[in-house]
Amino acid sequence: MGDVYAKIKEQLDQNLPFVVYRKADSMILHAVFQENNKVYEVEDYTDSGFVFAPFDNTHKAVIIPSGKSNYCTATILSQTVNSEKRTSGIIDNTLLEDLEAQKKHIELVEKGIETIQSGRFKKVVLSRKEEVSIPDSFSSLHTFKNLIDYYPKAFVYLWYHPKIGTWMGATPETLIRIKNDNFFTMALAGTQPYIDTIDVDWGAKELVEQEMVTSFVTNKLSSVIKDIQRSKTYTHKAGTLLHLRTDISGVLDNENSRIEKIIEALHPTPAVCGLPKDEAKSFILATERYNRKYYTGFLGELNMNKDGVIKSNLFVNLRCMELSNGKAIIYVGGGITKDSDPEKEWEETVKKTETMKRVLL
Ligand SMILES: C=C(O[C@H]1C=CC=C(C(=O)O)[C@@H]1O)C(=O)O
Repeated sequence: MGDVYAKIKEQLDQNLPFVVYRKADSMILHAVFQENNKVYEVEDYTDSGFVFAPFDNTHKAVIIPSGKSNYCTATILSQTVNSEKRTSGIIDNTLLEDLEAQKKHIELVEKGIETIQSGRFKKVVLSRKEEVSIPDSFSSLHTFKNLIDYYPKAFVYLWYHPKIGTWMGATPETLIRIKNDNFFTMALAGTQPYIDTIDVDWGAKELVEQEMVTSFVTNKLSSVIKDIQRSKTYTHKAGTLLHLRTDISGVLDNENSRIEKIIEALHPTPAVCGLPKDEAKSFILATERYNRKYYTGFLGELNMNKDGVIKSNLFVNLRCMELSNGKAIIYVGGGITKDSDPEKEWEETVKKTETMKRVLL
């Protein structure tokens, strides 16, 4: 594994793009090192490589192409199993809360609720960014190792492109998993803090919000995937938070199941955008007043050949941060419905910032 980290340092010194990642419940570290510093854009989704796509699907995704990179893996030896059990009280958020940011976010949520009441859409996911200063001694690699250690059940990554920036995160949400003809996705929504147990009750707001995501995903997939099955909805632990989750699986349907069509159908899902999708998206772009960039976009392996099998493993870019000019820019949001309480929605975003703040210490 030391070799992979040495290679990452080399790649950083030479300002060359790379991504290093670890999937949920895995002890394998994957790394893709681009040979040059070009920005490759995804033309159509038949490309092979590691894709990094923005929220705004009118902008192109970038890719570290398989044909222009070296791929390697290593076994993780140092991971502390069950480290997700660590308490969440490491950061006293009350000290860090910014009153101005709070006011702005509450106003944004109130606007969202009013617009839902006017009938324009049923759900919208509203977000904000929070900047945290990082010391000169900050090491992205060290922080990535913390992510690995803290979030064994997340897809954890560090992505770097000298012409775009540095991003890292620990996302609980799979967008698309394809292996041979088998397809998998999930509907994830609704949030409450994890306090020692996953045996919790959920309120009507969260149950309705999550069901909206499940119905959207299953309806959208019905034209591109065969034999769709959905699991029971259950509680999923993601670091210091709990979410409601439904697993959705099916079988690819040849021509109809081109990955581009599936992505077009799903991204951005109501777990990060809203319902109906186009109305919610235009509200977000007009009202949030900041650029989400790659937050709530997606990332991961696209048509990558692994042991003779072509696989795609794409994740929604949540619980993430961008590293820029001595700052960590943390991106957080939450689903708003007619039953949302603006104060609680603010608190939820504060709680979500913890996922990244814990590893910055
Ligand atoms: C938009 C985010 O989370 C989504 C995923 C799970 C639960 C969510 C919620 O409860 O609102 C959001 O839909 C975020 O973490 O920034």
